[in-house]
Amino acid sequence: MAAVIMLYGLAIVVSALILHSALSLLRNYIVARRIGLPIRIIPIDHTNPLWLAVDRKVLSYVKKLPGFLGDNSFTRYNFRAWEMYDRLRPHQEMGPAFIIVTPARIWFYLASPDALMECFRRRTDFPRCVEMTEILNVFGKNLSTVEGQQWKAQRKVIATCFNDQNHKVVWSESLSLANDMLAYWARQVSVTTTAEDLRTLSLHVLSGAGFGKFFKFEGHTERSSASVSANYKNSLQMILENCVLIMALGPASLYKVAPYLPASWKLAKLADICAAFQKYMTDQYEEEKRVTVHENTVGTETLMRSLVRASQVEALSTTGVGLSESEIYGNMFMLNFAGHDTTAHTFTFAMYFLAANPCVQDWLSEEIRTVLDGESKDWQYSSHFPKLKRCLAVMLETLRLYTVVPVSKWVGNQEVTLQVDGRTITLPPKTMFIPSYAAVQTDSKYWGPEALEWRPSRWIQEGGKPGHEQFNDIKKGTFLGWSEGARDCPGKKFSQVEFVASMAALFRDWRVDPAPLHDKETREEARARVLDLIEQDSAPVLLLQMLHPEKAPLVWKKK
Ligand code: HEM
Repeated sequence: MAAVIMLYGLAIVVSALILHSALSLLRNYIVARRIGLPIRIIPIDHTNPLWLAVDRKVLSYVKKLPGFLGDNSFTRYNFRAWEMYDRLRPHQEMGPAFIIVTPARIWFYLASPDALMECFRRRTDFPRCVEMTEILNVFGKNLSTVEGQQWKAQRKVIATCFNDQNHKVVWSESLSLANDMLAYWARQVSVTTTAEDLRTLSLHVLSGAGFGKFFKFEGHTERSSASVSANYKNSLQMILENCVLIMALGPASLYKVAPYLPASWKLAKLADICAAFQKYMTDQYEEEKRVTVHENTVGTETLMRSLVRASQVEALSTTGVGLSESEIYGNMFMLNFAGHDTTAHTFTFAMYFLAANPCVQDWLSEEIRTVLDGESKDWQYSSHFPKLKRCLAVMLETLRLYTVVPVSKWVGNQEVTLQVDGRTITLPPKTMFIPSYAAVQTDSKYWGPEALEWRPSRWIQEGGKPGHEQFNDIKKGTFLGWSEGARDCPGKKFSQVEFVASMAALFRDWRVDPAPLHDKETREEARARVLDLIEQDSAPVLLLQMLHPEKAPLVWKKK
C-alpha cells in the first residue's frame, strides 16, 4: 500500500513538473514570437544541470529513431556545443539571427559580424550573465563573476598584470618546459599522454609566470604522485570538477562538517583540498605583500606580484578602490581556471592537426629555422616572438575550427534594440545572447570555399618571406576565439606567447606523426584516422576538448 501511495506521489510530482515546464515553454514562446525571428523549440534548457549530465548519451539513442523522430530540433539543438556540429547550417536555413525557446529561457543566436561587433561594443546592453559564472565564486568574487562598476574596478587592476615584463617570463618558461617535454616525448616509442603532458606544460607556465612557483617539467609516466606540482595540479582539477558541490555548500560550511565525516568520504577530501588550496593562496599573498612593501625589490614579474601591487596602488588612488583580500583569492583561483585548460586544450587540438598535416609542419619549421637560425638557444621574446607569425597562425586556425571557450552574454533587465543587416530587432529582458562563433568562423563568405579545412596559411599574406610575413586582414566579428570588445580575454597575449614559444621549441628540429595502428596502415590512412578522431571525439567537458586523444598515439622523430 505504501509503495502504491509513493508511486502516486511520484506520478503527481512528475506531472506537475512537466505541466510547469510546458506552461513556461508556452509563455516563453509567446514572448519570443513578438521578436519576429525564426524560432525553434526544444523541451529542456541547455543549462539544466541534470540534463547536462546525460544530454549526449540520451540523444545518441534518440537520433537512431527513424525519420522525423530521430532528426528534429530536440536532436539538433538540445545538447551542449551543438553549434560545433551544425556550424553554419541553422543560419543558412533561418538567416543571420534566430531564436531557440526552452522552458527556462529565450536564446538569441546571431551570425552577422557587424551586428556582433555592435553587441560587443554595447557592453552595458549585453552584459555577462553572471548567474552562469557564479560557480567560479568558490574562493571569492572575481573578474569573471562580477558586472558593472565592480567589473570595471577589477578589470583595471587585472589588465595591468598582463604586461611585457610578464610575457618575457611566459616566453622563457614555455621554451624551457617545451624543450624538456620534447626530450621526454623523444624517449618514448610512441606518446599516448600528449594531452596530459600539454596540461602539465600549461599549468607549469601559469604557476611560474602567474604565481612565481617554478616547477620542472615531469612527463606523465615519470610524475611522482607526491610531487608538489602534481599535488597542486590534482587539487586544482578536483576543485574545478566539484565546483557545483563546493559552491552549493560553501567552503566555510564544508570545513565545519568535514571533521565529523569519515576521511574516505568525498566531502571530507574536498574540504582538505579546499583548505590546502586556500592556504597555498594565503601564503603566496602574504609573501607578495612582504615583497611589494619594499618598492625597489626586483624579481620575476608574475601576475600575482602585479595584482597585489596594482591593487595597493589603486587603493591609494583618488578612486580608492583596490581589491579586497577575498577578491584577490577569487582572482587567483579564476586565473588558474581561465589560464590553464584553455591553452592546454588548444595545444592538444593543434598537435593532432599538425600530426595529420606534415606539410604544415614543414611550413612551420621553415619559419622557425629562418627566425631562430644557428644552434644558440638564446631566443628572445621581444625580437623573435613577433616574427613567428606562422606559429601563431597555427593557434588562430585551431581556435577558428575548435573554439575552446564559447562566449555568451544576455540582455539584463531592460529590453534592447539591435540592427541586424538593416533590420531592427527588439530583444526582451533576460534573453540569452549567443554569438554564433561556429557559424561566422566557418562561413565561406569570409573564409573561402575551403572554410572547414584546417589550413593555417590562410592567416598569412602570400608572397612574404618567412620571418617577414604579415597577417591577412580579417573582417572584425568573423573570429571570436578570445571574444571581442571591452570584456575580451585579458590573457590573450599570455596564451599566444606560450603557444608560439612551445611551437618553436618543438618543431624547429623535430617532427610528429601518428603511430600506425597496425603493419598495414599507410601514413595517409593514419592521418585520416587522426582527423576523424578530432572531428568525432571532441566535446565540451568544462571547455571544448578532445575526449580521448590517447586513442591516437604520436611518434616524435628528429628531422
Ligand atoms: C587559448 C587560450 C585562451 C582562450 C581561447 C581564451 C578565451 C577566452 C574567452 C573567449 C573569454 C571571454 C568569455 C566570455 O565572454 O564569456 C575569456 C575571458 C577571460 N580569460 Fe581567457 N582565454 C585563453 C587564455 C587565457 C589565459 C592564459 C588567461 C590568464 C592567465 C585568461 C584569462 C581570462 C580572464 C581573466 C577572462 C575574464 C575576462 C573578463 O570577464 O573581463 N585566458 N577568455
